[in-house]
Parts: sequence; C-alpha cells; structure tokens
Amino acid sequence: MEEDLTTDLTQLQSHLETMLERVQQNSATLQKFQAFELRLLKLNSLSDIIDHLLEEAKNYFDLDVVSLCLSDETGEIEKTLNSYSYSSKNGLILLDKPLKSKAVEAYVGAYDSTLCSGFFPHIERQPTSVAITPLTRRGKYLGTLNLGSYQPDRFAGNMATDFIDHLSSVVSVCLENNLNIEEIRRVSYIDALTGVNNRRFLEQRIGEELRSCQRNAEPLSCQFFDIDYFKSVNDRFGHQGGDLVLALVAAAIRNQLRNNDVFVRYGGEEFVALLSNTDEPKALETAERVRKTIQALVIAFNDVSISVTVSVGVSTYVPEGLSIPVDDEIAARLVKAADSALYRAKHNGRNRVENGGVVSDKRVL
Ligand SMILES: Nc1nc2c(ncn2[C@@H]2O[C@H](COP(=O)(O)OP(=O)(O)OP(=O)(O)O)[C@@H](O)[C@H]2O)c(=O)[nH]1
Repeated sequence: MEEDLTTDLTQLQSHLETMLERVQQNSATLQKFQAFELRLLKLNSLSDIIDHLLEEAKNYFDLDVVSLCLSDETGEIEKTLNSYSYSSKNGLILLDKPLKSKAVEAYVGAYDSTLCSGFFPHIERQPTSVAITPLTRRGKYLGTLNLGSYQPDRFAGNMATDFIDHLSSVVSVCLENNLNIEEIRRVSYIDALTGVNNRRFLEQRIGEELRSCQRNAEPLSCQFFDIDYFKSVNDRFGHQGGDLVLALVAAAIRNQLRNNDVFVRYGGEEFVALLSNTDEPKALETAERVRKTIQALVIAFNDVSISVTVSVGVSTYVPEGLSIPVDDEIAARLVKAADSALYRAKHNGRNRVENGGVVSDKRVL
C-alpha cells in the first residue's frame, strides 16, 4: 500500500515537472513572440519590415528558412523598394499575378513539394516541416509569411497554431499600415496632370543621387527642359490642349530616359531629369535625342495636330574625390547651371541644347 503511494507520488512529481518544463518553454516562446512583435510594430518603413521578417524571424524563432511573398500585381511594391535602392533579398517574392486559391490557405505540417515549393524557390535545401501563413487584412490578400525548419516535428499538422495566427495578424497590420503610408508618400510625389514625379520628389532625391555618384566616383548630369512658346499653345488650343501637350511631352521625354533616371515636372512647362553615371558628352547626346523626339511628336487634339519643340540646358556634376560632403549648395549649383544653359538656349533661338558645363564638389572660396 505504502509502496503504491510512493510510486503514485513519484509519477505525479514527474508529471508536474514535465508540465512545469512545458509552461517554462511556452513562457519563453511567448516572450520571444512579444519581443519580435514589439520590434515589428516600431519599424517605420516597408524595407525595414521586410528585413525584420526575413532576417530576424529566424533568430527569434529558431527557424532554418523564412520567406515572404507579397502580392504586387500593380508593381507598386517593387517601385517603392527601388526608390529606396533596396537590393532584392533572398526570400522576398513579389507576386505579379494572383495566387491560386488553394495556395492562399494556411498550411502547417510536413513539407509537401506540390504545395510548398513555390514558397521557398530561393533555397537549395528545402525544409522538412513548414508553416505557410496567409497575410490578410480587411478581406484583402497581402501575401504569405512562410516559416520552415529542417526538424520534421517543428511544425506538425495537429499542433496548436494560436501563436502563428497571432503573428500573421500582427504582420498583416504592420504591412497594410506601411503599404498605405508608402502609397500616400508615392502619390504626394506625383504630378497629377502628367503622371511623372513632381519637384518635391527632385528635392528629396537630388542629395541621395549626388551622394551615390560621389561614393562611386561617377558623374551625374542634370537636364532642364522647357517647352518653347507654350503660352501660344494655350492661346491657340485652350488650356485643355495645353494640358494634353504637357502630358504627352512629359511621357515622350520619360520614354527616352532610363527607368532609374529621376524625371520630374519642375513647374509649369518645365521638366528636369537627373541622369546617374552620365558624363557631359553622353548627357548632351541624350538631350539632343530628346529634343529631336519632341520635334517629331505630333499631338492629335480634337481635329488638329499640335507640334511643339523644347529647349534644353545641361550640366554635369563630376566628383573630385575630395570627400567634401555633398550638400544642398552643390545640388543648387547643378540645377542652376542647367537652368542658366536653358536660358541661353532660349536666347539663342530655342529648339536647341546648350551646355552649362561641369559642377564639381571643390569648395568655392
Ligand atoms: N495648360 C497649362 N498651361 C500651363 C500650366 N502651367 C503653366 N502653364 C502655362 O505655361 C505658359 C508659360 O509661358 P511662358 O513662361 O511665357 O513661356 P513660353 O510661352 O513657353 O515661352 P518661352 O519659354 O520663352 O519659349 C503660361 O501661359 C502658363 O499659363 C498647366 O498646368 N497647364
């Protein structure tokens, strides 16, 4: 009898110890989750959130692979990340088409190649157990967060998924919030009439462009475009005709530039381009090509055809390698030099390109 009681007590003690261990494990997991989420909630940009999910989640949750699929049918996320010069990360998958409905459902369990391979295309060794967690907000599918482990029992089909569900809700809120902020930011940098960026965007980017060219010891050219006799376009064809000309001229210039060149409507009928890693001869050649393109452009408006020309001023920043920090003064000098050259192009007869010369980062005494 006494022996039985002792055995029961030993079993009970062992059971209690196991339970205590599990409670401690759960408490540690909860603390990690909270720390991870707290950090996530404090991040202020889409690129930081992506980095946190791809890089930190592995450490916090002791995972072997993590990937993030984001629905990007309009290409806006890609553009936003490009605007941060965000180099694409292993594990980030931007989806330009909607996923098949089956792939949008949550899945926790053993790695199944037909179901999971699309979520981990970037790694050679596939995980053995995974948690594929859809990220949704207000009924909108944002993407999936995909967690993988080389331990087969790390994610099992019968395991409680409260932590994962909770994590996916928090990640979804953070993503939606930041995508909305990015959208507002993007729209605030766009000129409503022409659809190209506005002057605020140039002011925000010119310092970054100059610094990047200085770092890489590369020239940066600035082109200042102005439509000739634009007042008479308005006078002859009304503001509607003038607006159409502005939109089509902007599109035609944009078309002649590279995707990563900055191109903005500076104001009225003036446009500015920044061409990275472009020296003086190349910038003049490009400006001449744009000038000819606009000269050949025929704009159909009601029953008439409108033709316009542009005058262009060009200037080029050439870093001298003196490590003087690029400041607003250099940016102002670069734009001013192109603007002065444009003034000369107008003065010398319009429909022409003039060179404003080189601006260096030598200190002006
Ligand atoms: N339709 C339209 N016109 C605009 C807009 N913004 C500015 N303008 C007009 O652009 C014209 C600019 O005229 P000016 O600065 O005199 O220059 P210009 O007639 O192009 O002559 P030059 O530049 O000397 O060749 C003005 O008539 C403005 O009203 C706009 O958003 N839409």
